[in-house]
Amino acid sequence: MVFPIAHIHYEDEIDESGKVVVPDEVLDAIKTLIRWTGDDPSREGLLDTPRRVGRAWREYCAGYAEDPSLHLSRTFEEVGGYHELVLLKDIPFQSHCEHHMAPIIGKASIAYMPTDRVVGISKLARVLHGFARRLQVQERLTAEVANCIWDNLKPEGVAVVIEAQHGCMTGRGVKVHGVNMVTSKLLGCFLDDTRSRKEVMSLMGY
Ligand SMILES: Nc1nc2c(ncn2[C@@H]2O[C@H](COP(=O)(O)OP(=O)(O)OP(=O)(O)O)[C@@H](O)[C@H]2O)c(=O)[nH]1
Ligand SMILES: [Zn+2]
Repeated sequence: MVFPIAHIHYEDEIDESGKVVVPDEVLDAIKTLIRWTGDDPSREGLLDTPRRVGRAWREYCAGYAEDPSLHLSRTFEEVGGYHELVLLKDIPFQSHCEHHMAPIIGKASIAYMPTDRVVGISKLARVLHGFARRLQVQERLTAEVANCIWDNLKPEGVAVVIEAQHGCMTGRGVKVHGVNMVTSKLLGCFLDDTRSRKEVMSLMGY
C-alpha cells in the first residue's frame, strides 16, 4: 500500500492476516527500548510486544498517511438558506506530543460560518483526527485544523478550541494531574467581529 502524503512517502507490507508487517529495524528499536527500561525483551510475555508496539504506533500516527483537506472536498449547497454558524462540540481525540511521544487526550470544538456551502459534519472530526494522529504540539494541532477548514471551505469564519491533558505532565516530569491546556484559533468573522466571537465561545461553553 502506498500513501501519497504531504510530508513523507512510505509503503506498508501487509501480512496474510491483513496486519501491517513491522520492519526489523523498528522491532530492534523497540527491543532496545525495552532493555533500556530494565526488562528482558526475550522473556515470554514480551516476545510479541515489539510487533504490537510497532503496529500501535502505525495507528497512533496514521495521520501522516492522509491529507486531511481531502475530507472537505465534498460540500453541499442545499442548506435551505441557513447562513448561521455550524458547531461540532466536544469531539474527543487522542494525539501524542512531539517532545515525549506521550499521549495528549482531550476534546475539540470546531465551528465555522458557512458562505454558500456546508460540509458533512463528520468531516470536521475527520480533519481533527487526521492532524491529531501525528506527533504534535497542541498549538500547531489547533492552527492546522483551523487553517485547513479556512483554506478549503473558504467560510466567513472558523473557530477551533482544544482542551487537553498531556501525559508528559501527568505521568512524568512535573506530575500534575487534572490540568487542562486550552488553545484557540479564530479566523475571519470570529476574530474580527465581537458579537460572532461571543456567540461561538458561548455555544462552545466558554
Ligand atoms: N507549548 C506546548 N508545550 C508542550 C506540549 N506538549 C508538551 N509540552 C511541553 O514541552 C516541554 C518540553 O520541555 P523540555 O525542557 O525540553 O523537556 P523536559 O525536560 O522533559 O521538560 P519537563 O516536562 O518539564 O520535565 C515541557 O514543558 C512540556 O510540558 C504542547 O502541546 N505545547
Ligand atoms: Zn510532552
